[in-house]
Amino acid sequence: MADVVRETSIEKVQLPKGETWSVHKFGGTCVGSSDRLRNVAEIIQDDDSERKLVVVSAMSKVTDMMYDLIDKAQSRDDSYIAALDAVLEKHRLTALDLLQVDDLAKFLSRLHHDIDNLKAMLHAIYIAGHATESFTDFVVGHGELWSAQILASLVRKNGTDCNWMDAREVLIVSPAGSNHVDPDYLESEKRLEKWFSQNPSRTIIATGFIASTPQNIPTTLKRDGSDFSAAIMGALFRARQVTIWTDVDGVYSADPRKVSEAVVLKTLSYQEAWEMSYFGANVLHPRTIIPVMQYEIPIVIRNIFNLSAPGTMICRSSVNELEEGQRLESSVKGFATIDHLALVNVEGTGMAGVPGTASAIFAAVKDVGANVIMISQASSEHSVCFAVPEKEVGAVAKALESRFRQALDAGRLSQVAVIPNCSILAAVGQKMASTPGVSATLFNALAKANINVRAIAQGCSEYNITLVVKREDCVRALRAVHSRFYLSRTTIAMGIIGPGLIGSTLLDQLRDQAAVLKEKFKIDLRVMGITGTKTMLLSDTSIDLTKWRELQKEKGEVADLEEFVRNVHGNHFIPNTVLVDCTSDSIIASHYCNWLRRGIHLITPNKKANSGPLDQYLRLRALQRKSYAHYFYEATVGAGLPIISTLQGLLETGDKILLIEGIFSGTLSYIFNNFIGTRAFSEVVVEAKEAGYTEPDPRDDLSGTDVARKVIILARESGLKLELSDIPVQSLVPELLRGCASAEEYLQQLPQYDHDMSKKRQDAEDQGEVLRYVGVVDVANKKGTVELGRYKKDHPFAQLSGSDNIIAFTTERYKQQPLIVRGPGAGAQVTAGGIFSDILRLASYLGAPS
Ligand SMILES: NC(=O)C1=CN([C@@H]2O[C@H](COP(=O)(O)OP(=O)(O)OC[C@H]3O[C@@H](n4cnc5c(N)ncnc54)[C@H](OP(=O)(O)O)[C@@H]3O)[C@@H](O)[C@H]2O)C=CC1
Ligand SMILES: N[C@@H](CC=O)C(=O)O
Ligand code: NA
Repeated sequence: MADVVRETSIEKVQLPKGETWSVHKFGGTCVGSSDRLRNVAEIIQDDDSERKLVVVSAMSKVTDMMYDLIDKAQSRDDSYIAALDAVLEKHRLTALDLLQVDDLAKFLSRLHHDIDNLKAMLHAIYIAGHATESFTDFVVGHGELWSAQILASLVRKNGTDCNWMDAREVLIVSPAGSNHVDPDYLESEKRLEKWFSQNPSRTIIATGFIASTPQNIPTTLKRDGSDFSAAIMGALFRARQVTIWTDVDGVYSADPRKVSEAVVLKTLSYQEAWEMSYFGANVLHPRTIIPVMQYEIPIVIRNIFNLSAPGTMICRSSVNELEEGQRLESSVKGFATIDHLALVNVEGTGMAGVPGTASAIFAAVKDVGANVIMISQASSEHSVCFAVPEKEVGAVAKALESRFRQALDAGRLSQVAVIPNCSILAAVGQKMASTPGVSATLFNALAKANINVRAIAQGCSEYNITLVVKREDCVRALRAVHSRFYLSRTTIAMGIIGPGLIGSTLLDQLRDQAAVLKEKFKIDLRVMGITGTKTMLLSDTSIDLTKWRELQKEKGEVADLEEFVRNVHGNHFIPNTVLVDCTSDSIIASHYCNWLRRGIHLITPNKKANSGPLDQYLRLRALQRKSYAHYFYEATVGAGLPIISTLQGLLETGDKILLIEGIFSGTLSYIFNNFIGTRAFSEVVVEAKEAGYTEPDPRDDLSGTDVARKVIILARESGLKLELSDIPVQSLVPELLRGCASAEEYLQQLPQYDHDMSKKRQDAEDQGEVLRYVGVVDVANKKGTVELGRYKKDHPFAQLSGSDNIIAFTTERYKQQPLIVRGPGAGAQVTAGGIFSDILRLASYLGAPS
């Protein structure tokens, strides 16, 4: 009985129902110690609902201890007495820790009284050597009686008006088969009204798990009983919400131990929760959902150890709601697996059109008590295939062989085959019912991961698609399908080739921006590999960019381009792959076609592919147009400046390019902007190199080759079919230094030629002119030139500073005044930034929100 009985106007109190009530359920771990009970009391007090009903389980392990008492007593093991003392001690110590004088005395007296009773009952069991079900139910239910009383006293101690409820006085249930009971709602409601009229409190702490039969015999609600108690109470009170407190953040889209990408679902419909729980997801047992479902009361699953997590709400329908971070079209809510299964395949021509075959098969299965988990039969009716737990398959096969002996001997049935080591993979989601293509996507993901499907079942409710796969493929299958539905389609596996000046700056920019991209634009960039000429660093998930340099030193392997690409692209769980070539190597460029053919996107600042042999270039561009793999190379001209995209924009919108001219070299721009008579030419060259403007070998800049490559790239982009050798180039590398073995040697010897360059500069200056290294694409005349020219000091080319590039497009539309792009055209940050914006362009082509 409740320990606080109100004297006032007992008979007049009506049971208030509806929105005012909020129901909470705390499982054993939530009330497993004094500290946890304090925490629970706080949560109850923090809920500002007008009325609260709190269902509690026994303190953790207590129910097991109680069952153990029965086992011991039944098997005449004296140690049940000591075990009962341990139960007493656990509750006594908790009460001493939490309760104060009067409440403590009252509770301890009740506890000792209960323990004495139990001792007597267990003694009777000990003598009889047997415990009836009702005896057992009576004994084990004490854990809830004690936890509810302790918690009620604690809440009251904290100043909240509160009664505890022995649910056996209220909840009436009838047995419904083994391990099931059916609540009697009418009778329970009547009793609840009576109980409430005697205990009209705003906060009630009720025992979970226990109830009474219609004959008032104590019983339990069986497995997951406390959740069921909470759901029934929620229904009886027509509560606004039932919160089930557990130790997980909610219901996950897949088992997070198997799928690291699994996310907590914000909402699930009752049906989805139902399906997920069947497949072993850590959700409520289906029967606990039924009571609240009829009144459309939401159930929220929350983590008591992580109050900041909002949990998962199970409610009427989540069909129209969009999950945050989930793809709009994501129609599958969750994936689950069941292991240790075997398939049984009964096959034969004699089955088709013979009524009763299925019934005979499943009758034989039933006779051996096996549980059929999935059934599939094609309409040709030549075979029936079903899954049973592996441990039951031997008996099932034997029963079928014996039942169909005659048909097997006569050849009407060809076989009863057992396929062991199977697992079920189920996809669950209410929206699947109305979304074409879900199963196509599912099977496509499995096919890509090279997983064979042994059997398939989908009911016409379409809430789940069940597949049978080989046991050893199961986790891989789960990950493959989960990533297909759950990873944003702009999740991109990246491989960075060449972590030199530009590559490493890009990696640092990616590191700094990754979180923003993921959060704001749903772009999830994962660097799966970084390779130089000697060392490569690989990862299965993604490299931690805050310490990629250290990791490269610690975990770097010998570089192997094929293996590198296989690692970055071979990951079946990430929908897209991009390789970013930050080398200046033509051998790397020679792989582009092959990579595009494999569906790998490419981004590069390396000019070698677009300025290399014409036939190779044309093949690459043709392949790019044919394939769905993208190839972006903005940083090959003008670094981060929008040169390529501007030109492509003009061409794609139908403008006609007449002339492109300008200063295309950041290095040469810097050199001639700063070679003003104050320093030697060679000194300024070294400055340009140190500033990161030059090519890995600065002779590529000084020779004019780098500018010629850019001229070729723009010329080809404009439709001219030119080779690099078609461009006359005026080299600034003295003849004798062209054969130097290294860039260092060249730079060392360069000062010998300073005088020649000083003279050129002075001659120009004497005429009021400056030296500028200029490239021209003369589209009208189908040619290109690269030369050192002299310009008047008021010419736009003379107005530049730093590493500025200036590029003027004269076109049909921009004929009077050219379209001019100007700004720093070399340097690590601007170049890496240009590559980065190509990566984001790729993401937006792949569907990232703008
Ligand atoms: N600097 C700038 O302003 C601009 C540069 N660019 C282009 O950016 C690219 C990179 O330049 P930058 O960073 O200065 O050059 P670096 O010399 O600093 O770096 C090149 C990187 O490429 C690696 N590498 C070379 N060959 C291979 C190969 N076969 N396999 C794997 N890795 C390889 C090198 O590895 P390892 O260290 O092992 O030798 C090194 O890490 C060049 O193509 C350049 O033209 C484009 C626009 C502007
Ligand atoms: N070395 C190049 C870098 C950009 O392409 C230059 O100086 O412009
Ligand atoms: Na550019």
